[in-house]
Amino acid sequence: MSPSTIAAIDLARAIPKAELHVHVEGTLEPELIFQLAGRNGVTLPYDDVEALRKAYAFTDLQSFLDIYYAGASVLLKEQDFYDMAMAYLRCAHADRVVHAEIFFDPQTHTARGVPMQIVIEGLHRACVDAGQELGISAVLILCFLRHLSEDDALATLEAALPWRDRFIGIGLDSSEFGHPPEKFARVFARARELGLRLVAHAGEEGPPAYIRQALDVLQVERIDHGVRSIEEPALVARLASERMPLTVCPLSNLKLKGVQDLARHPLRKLLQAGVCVTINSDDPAYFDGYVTENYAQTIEALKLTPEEVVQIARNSFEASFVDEAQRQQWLDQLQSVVTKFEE
Ligand SMILES: Nc1ncnc2[nH]cnc12
Ligand SMILES: [Zn+2]
Repeated sequence: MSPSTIAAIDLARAIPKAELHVHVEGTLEPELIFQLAGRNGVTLPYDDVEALRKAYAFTDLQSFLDIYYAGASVLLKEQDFYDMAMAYLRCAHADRVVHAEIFFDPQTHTARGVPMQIVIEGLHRACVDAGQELGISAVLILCFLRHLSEDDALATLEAALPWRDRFIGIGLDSSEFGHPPEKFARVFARARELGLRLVAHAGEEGPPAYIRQALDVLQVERIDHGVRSIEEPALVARLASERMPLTVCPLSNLKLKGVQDLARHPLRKLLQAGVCVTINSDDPAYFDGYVTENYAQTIEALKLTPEEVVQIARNSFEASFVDEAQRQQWLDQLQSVVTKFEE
């Protein structure tokens, strides 16, 4: 490794950053899955942690989602949701994440008979406690499963409204092919009326047209993934001129075969084109790496410079849904760490 790459990785470990694309159900480590299964009397189709980990050999997004939904079946009680979120927040804190905007998939749980209240209160309590114990800031974004109907999403949003103050926005995730953003136009319009922040997965596996739909029909404020924008130079130029953030998840793209090799990941090209690119972990328990590992492997593969690493971390605060004063405070902290490194 070159001295510049080593310096960039050291810097990535040390600087404060925001994580804007992490599914809390994707932070469930195999050890915790087995612990919760034991506690709740759930039988898993795997003998032990090692057998479960062996099953994490994905060929595409759907092959991952099948295992991810099976893993979430151990979550039944409020304490389960709390323990999962708290475990993630401890890892994020160790990675110098000072602010996390965390996705959760209520339909995965309500469809199994788990009440909405149990899901939201467990996750919210973890966000509050982690704030007090670790000083990390954490907020929730409610995601709709796009393989289900828009009517199901509308009913889910209404069912969550008694806890409207417990989440800051909505997102769209799950199987992308065949479920274009425009399928969810009404539920995003309703969320916009409610003053919720709007994000959507687009251009992970799906075509660049899905990214354009997310922007024009759903009017999202960030695109989750968005890596297939690289196929349309005019779309990349638009993302750059609008400073539309992309929450990129390099290890996820590698493990789900969106890219064959991290060295061929479009992240650096997007950054050089002026796009507000951020680095995130997506489902760290399944893709072998929390956010700093995503930074480190991307830095090494793409030979990112220390300046580019700082730009990506700055972007994470620019793209976050925090108020201006808080954003400036974290940007100042980031700058002071960078200054120390330069000394
Ligand atoms: N990478 C991903 N894409 C779509 N939906 C998801 N849910 C959890 N991880 C996801
Ligand atoms: Zn995702």
